[in-house]
Amino acid sequence: MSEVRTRVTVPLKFADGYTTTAEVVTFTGLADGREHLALALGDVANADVPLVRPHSECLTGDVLGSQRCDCGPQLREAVERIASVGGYLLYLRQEGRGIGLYAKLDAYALQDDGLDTYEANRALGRDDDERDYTAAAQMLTALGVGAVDLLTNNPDKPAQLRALGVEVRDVVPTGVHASAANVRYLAAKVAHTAHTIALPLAV
Ligand SMILES: Nc1nc2c(ncn2[C@@H]2O[C@H](COP(=O)(O)OP(=O)(O)OP(=O)(O)O)[C@@H](O)[C@H]2O)c(=O)[nH]1
Ligand SMILES: [Zn+2]
Repeated sequence: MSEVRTRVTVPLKFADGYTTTAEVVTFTGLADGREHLALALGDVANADVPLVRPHSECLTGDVLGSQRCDCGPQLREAVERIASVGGYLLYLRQEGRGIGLYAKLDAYALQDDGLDTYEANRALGRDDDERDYTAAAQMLTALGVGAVDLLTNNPDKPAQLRALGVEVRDVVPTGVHASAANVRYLAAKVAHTAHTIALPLAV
């Protein structure tokens, strides 16, 4: 069984000047043994159904500002949206859709030779998406959260969480963060895994 280990208050300031305060929560006993975090944002105690984003780690996008993907802008958007209504950002250590950072960068090199993001994974002998949300479900249970509104475009996230016993009331799409550098990647997500991203015709 998973339990909350520590809660610590962290003031956040983003590059664009937006500030908020997160209560960062750590856990014991998570299924995969990884150091996943929950960020409690806004007035979560009084939220009817908390807004929850399961955000998969992307060092290049979240930290370095890579424009090859949409992770950095999605993270920034999610923190503000959750803070405004109360909820949790689950920062899941599932770099590279579960294959790890070095393998993701190997996959980027293959994409530069013409493969799309999923073909590149398969060329490396990996699955399209190796993420498992058992730890995310455990974190919600440890936080005492039964029902959630889920902030994601990825239909696999509500499907897996529901199968794990989480009551997902609504699935709320994130904004579209398209650029010339990531539009091919976003198009592959829509085509291969039915992500609900309304892509503009040209960027
Ligand atoms: N293997 C691999 N992983 C990638 C690639 N680009 C981004 N990622 C990883 O993909 C994860 C984000 O997944 P996405 O498919 O962009 O989005 P999602 O989390 O499924 O869906 P949303 O909830 O809508 O954001 C992060 O862990 C990134 O590190 C890539 O080209 N190859
Ligand atoms: Zn990314």
